[in-house]
Amino acid sequence: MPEIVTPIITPFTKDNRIDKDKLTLHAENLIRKGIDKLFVNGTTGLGPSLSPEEKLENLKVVYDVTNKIIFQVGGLNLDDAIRLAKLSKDFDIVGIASYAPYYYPRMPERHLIKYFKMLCEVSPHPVYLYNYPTATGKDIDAKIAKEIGCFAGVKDTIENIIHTLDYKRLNPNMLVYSGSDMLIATVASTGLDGNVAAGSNYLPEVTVSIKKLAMERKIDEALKLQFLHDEIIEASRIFGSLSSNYVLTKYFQGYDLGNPRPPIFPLDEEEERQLIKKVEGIRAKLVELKILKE
Ligand SMILES: O=C(O)C(=O)C[C@@H](O)[C@H](O)COP(=O)(O)O
Repeated sequence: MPEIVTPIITPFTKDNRIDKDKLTLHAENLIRKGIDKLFVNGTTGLGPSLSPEEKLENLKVVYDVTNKIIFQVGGLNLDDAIRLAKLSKDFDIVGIASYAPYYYPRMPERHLIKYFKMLCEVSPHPVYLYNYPTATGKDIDAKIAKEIGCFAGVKDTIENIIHTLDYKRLNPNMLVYSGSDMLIATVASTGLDGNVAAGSNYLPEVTVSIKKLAMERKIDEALKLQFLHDEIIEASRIFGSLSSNYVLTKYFQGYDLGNPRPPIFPLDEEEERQLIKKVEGIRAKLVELKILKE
């Protein structure tokens, strides 16, 4: 059964600290609404902006709600990533994950392979590759993943389903998730293992329903919902999806997740008004379809 995994938003207070109470409330709501796992310290969680201590703090807070956690530890200091991987032994979680070392240009492939192999050597849990070429500038594709040879799974954020299917083709034992919200119906129809969907932060009901409809082979209904979801994703990107996620969660789920962490700035009042105006009609359709309550 393919899963919906939420790369959980990290709420911040006005003085830029992690808001533990808001994070707890959000994690509880997601699990209650049928989300299978939570991906902590991902892109949507503004992972690259978090210190190692903050990454661990996020894990502790979410762990008090569920142990269905993939704990992202990666960064540009491999010692920190290794330390976090080792510290995760105290938590009975699904696994750890890491994106590739970002920013540094023209890194030799052998160094990228070494980075992940060193993480695998120390990890007390299964290790998941988080592949996001647009964000990191590195494509740890299926062939390289096979050469690294120690991944339990991969989250492949790329809107190219062949690229993602290749992981399953070359590494049949790996769990393969798409990191794209726009491929939920597709993934559920292709035998892959699910989606890590940023939009499931604000619409867990919709993302879970798309998956279920596709699994029941109700493809027309699944695509109808998928396309409504896609419209919201597109609207969120106009204003910056990482900032818009906070506004959309408040709008669709009814609770405030505080602020993002600069340089991911909060939307201003006018941007927020325009975003809501773009999605309010979709919300009405979701209520009509009984996916959302009034
Ligand atoms: O936030 C994460 O850790 C995710 O997996 C989702 C992530 O791949 C990202 O939100 C995808 O956004 P785009 O499709 O690049 O707009």
